[in-house]
Amino acid sequence: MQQSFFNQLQNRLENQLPFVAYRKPNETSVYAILQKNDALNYCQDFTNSGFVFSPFENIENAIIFPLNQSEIIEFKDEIILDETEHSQSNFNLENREKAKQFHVNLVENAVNAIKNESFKKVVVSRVEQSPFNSSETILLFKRLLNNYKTAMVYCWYHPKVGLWLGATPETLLKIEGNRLQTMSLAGTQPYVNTTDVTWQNKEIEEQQFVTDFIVDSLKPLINTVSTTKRQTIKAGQLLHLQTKISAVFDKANFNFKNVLKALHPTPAVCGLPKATAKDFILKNENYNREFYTGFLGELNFTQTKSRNTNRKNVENNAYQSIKTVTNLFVNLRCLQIKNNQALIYVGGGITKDSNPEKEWEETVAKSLTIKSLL
Ligand SMILES: C=C(O[C@@H]1C=C(C(=O)O)C=C[C@H]1O)C(=O)O
Repeated sequence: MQQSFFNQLQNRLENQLPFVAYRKPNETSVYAILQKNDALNYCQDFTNSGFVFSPFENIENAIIFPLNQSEIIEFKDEIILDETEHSQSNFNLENREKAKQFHVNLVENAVNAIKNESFKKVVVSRVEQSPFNSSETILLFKRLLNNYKTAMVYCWYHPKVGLWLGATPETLLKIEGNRLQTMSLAGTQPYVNTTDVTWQNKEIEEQQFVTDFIVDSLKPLINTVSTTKRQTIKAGQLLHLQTKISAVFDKANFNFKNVLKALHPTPAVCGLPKATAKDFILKNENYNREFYTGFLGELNFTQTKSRNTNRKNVENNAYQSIKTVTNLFVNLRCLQIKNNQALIYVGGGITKDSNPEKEWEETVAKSLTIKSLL
């Protein structure tokens, strides 16, 4: 069963056919959406059903694998790796000093721009390269599934676009019927045996910027927005601060694309104010983020739920409800595979109190989420 599911993915890579395979956080099923042709479809008004993959910069270029042009397959069991399949962790550490110098400089420039009051927060990032045998892509996907059960783990491929994998801890938006949920995620420290940790003001403030931005952006579009208490969550070997945000909306006045435009990119991956921070990123990072810090996931899926799962009789059908469900995630802790190279993308939020050396270390720690499995 495991063999046949993953072999199908392998075949699609070899035959250059588009697909995405993914497992949502804390779920057991891995789904694969196999597009039946190699057309490149865009989301346009976001009213269609399918799997979305959007770049950071422009959601008009968000790609969709439409459900009505795809076959869906499912794999339900535990992912088992045999001894030879575990990571040898042989990634290279060349050019470290040069990359570090560039990043430290970038952070210093960001802190200066913040002190000159150009903006309050900006997320700066970089890309690291490591040789990678692309025939091991599906094996890497299995390792990600095996290691990161609480993340959205995916492998996305389109012959006209590229090959991406990741294990992201961040939800952009979840919509079930008329209920919307999102989260504010920011602040990072290494996980050392406990989630009971103290956070510095820098991290608390940085995460609060994200929460306030999300709440303020949703308010004009949705009546009531509520937030939970800030908590510490574990993602791989890292801890982050998280606040859950939820809202109930009136379906008649709801425009999903407007909500998406208001939220993306959040200050968790861009900055505040959004436009100035984005401008700084585009001018000062020396590479193209492409799909890193974009978003991905299920758009307008149909979910059938029985209200009482204990009932075994046929009557039960009367209690079924059908809902439209959207589950989008921010594309973090991800890599692109290109010409037998792994391109690993990492970044972090900068505020007036950021220390450039520490920010570099934070990106190194984040890169290990992926690099420790190469
Ligand atoms: C930008 C990244 O992560 C984001 C930035 C964080 C931070 O600045 O502390 C924490 C979680 C994410 O919202 C990344 O992983 O590349």
